[in-house]
Amino acid sequence: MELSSFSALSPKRPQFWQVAKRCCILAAIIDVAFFAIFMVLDSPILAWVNLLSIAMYLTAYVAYSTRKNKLATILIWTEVLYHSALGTLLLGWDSGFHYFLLMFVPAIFVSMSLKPAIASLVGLWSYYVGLDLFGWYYPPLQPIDGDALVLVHLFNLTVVFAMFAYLALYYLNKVNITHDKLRFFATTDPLTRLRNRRHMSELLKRAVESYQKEQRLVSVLLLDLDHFKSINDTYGHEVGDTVLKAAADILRDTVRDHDKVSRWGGEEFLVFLPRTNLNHAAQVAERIRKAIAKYPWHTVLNEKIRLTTSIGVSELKPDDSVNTLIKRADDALYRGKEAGRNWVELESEASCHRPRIVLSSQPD
Ligand SMILES: Nc1nc2c(ncn2[C@@H]2O[C@H](COP(=O)(O)OP(=O)(O)OP(=O)(O)O)[C@@H](O)[C@H]2O)c(=O)[nH]1
Repeated sequence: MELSSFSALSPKRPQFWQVAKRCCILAAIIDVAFFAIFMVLDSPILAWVNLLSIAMYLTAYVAYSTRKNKLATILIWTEVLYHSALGTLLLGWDSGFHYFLLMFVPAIFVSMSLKPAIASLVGLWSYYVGLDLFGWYYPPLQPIDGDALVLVHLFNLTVVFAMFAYLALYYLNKVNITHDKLRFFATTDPLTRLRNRRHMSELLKRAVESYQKEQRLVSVLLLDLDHFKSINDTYGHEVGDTVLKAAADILRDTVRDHDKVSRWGGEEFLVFLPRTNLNHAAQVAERIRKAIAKYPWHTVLNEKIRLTTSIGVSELKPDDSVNTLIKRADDALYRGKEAGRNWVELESEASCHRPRIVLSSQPD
């Protein structure tokens, strides 16, 4: 006998049905073992009942394979209910057949909405208590000797433990996968697959905190594609999206592994450069500016267009917050746009007490 009743848990998920099918096969194998055990113990009713159980599990397996999930579920529930009752009535409570019923408890709550789940739970509890009470007041109908009873009891316990462990691992795996997916969607921009603004803000917040403790160098680049609106207007929004994706790839490929790139807004990107001072950040920015200007955009757009970017650069200072750090990069970016675009501009002298360095302004 076996229980793979974790049936309608997630009806639309093929992965779950694979598990259910596997449980049917396991259950059928366990029932073969039961058949042998009860033949040896000279308990023919229970032995032959197992043949019926094997047939039910194999039918359930075929039903799952042909997407008749409801039929499979009914078969499994029926098998577990009658088999646990029969084992308990014939061999007694100590045979441990009732443990299989307990496996329905989590299944009920995972597979049903609250009201039917509570009703099913009450029904299951009544069934379980009914068997228990029977054991209190009536002797087993077809008892087996003490050693044989211990053997059956231990076998049932072991199977139930193994099944619980298997299903617990399945659910753990599911929870982990779901957690990873949620994390991915919460932190990633769906178009470019770069970090989203919220995630980048968190990284920057942590960087500011650690800077204040350990004085670590941090710089940021704020990039904005030049005249991007005209690409949308001329070629359409879809082409605009393709350009954004390609620009994201260029950024990813141009920075070091430990640098972090994010989509900050529409056609704006923010790159976080740990352990980097302003001058080195300016060199990274220049590399990016050149890479975007030189990129063969005609391969993406089928049109001979020119695309450039302007970049503002700032470095974290002792009294900085995330906002002030980005504000200086934003101001620099604005000046870069004013200066004619395709431009790398460092944070201003007034705010950072360094000479202003304009790295580039020439078209490539
Ligand atoms: N295709 C596409 N376009 C976007 C997306 N997000 C923002 N945009 C567009 O980006 C354009 C930004 O235009 P502007 O802010 O005027 O800037 P610009 O045309 O790049 O000009 P400058 O920044 O001054 O060089 C707007 O047309 C937005 O609709 C997006 O996800 N996909």
